[in-house]
Amino acid sequence: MAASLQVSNLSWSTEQQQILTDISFELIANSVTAVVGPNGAGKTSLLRSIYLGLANQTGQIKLDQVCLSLLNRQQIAQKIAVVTQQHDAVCHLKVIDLIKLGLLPHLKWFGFSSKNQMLHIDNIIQQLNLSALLDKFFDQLSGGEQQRVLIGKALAQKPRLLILDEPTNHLDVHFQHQILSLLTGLGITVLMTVHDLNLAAQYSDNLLVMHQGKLVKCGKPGDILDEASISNIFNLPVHKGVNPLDNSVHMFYHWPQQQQLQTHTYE
Ligand SMILES: Nc1ncnc2c1ncn2[C@@H]1O[C@H](COP(=O)(O)OP(=O)(O)OP(=O)(O)O)[C@@H](O)[C@H]1O
Repeated sequence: MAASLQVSNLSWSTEQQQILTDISFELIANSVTAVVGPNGAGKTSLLRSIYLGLANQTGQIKLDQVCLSLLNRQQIAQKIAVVTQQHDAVCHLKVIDLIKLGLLPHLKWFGFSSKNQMLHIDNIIQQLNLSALLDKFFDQLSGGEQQRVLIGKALAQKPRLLILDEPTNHLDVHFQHQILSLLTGLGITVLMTVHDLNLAAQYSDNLLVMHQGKLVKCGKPGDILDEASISNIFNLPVHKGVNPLDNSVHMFYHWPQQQQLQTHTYE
């Protein structure tokens, strides 16, 4: 199957610290991939290096065979849409106006949207079941509704790749599952960070496991989530089981009494 995103030998360091080290992977077109790993592993930095391009980063990133470093901001925005954690919860815009902002990278200088573009917006509204929210203000929505609207705005960009940083953050279990299930049904390539390994395993075709700025494992959740490596990476005893509802891999954790609140140290 065709690779959508190809990341080769990606590294990034600041003056003080090496943050990403020699990361290489490919995403198959229309697959859903979750980046997992402990706090500080470099998950957000990896996403940012793909959609922003960071100062001093080295390596190559190609989307649909085109090197992203050859594209300008608008061309990248026509191909990659991003939903970050820092969305503006105080944004006092009506939902419909916010979703239409996603069209910006495709608008001509005079700013009118075409009939086709309005049809595209209508389709997104149906797909994400947003009709009832259109006249509400974004800052008056629940966290789950806001996340759906932001995904709608991102889809309005007609991206080839949708990148999301912790899309389930601050959501209750209902909305966590709703959002992740929605992402699996979009038919575009999705790359997201997810803290909960079990949610990631349930809804992703592939996982990228990061640790200390390196990609330590990648592949299908059932293949790469093993007790020894996950226990080592998260410094916690782990038991691997199966979710009886959908047979996805399920990790069970146990905090050992003697460990108490010692500093989290990595090997
Ligand atoms: N702009 C930056 N300047 C300096 N250091 C940075 C910068 N961005 C990230 N870092 C450092 O890089 C490391 C990885 O951070 P990053 O946010 O990518 O990790 P993460 O896996 O997403 O963490 P978390 O799960 O806690 O969100 C951290 O030590 C962080 O302090």
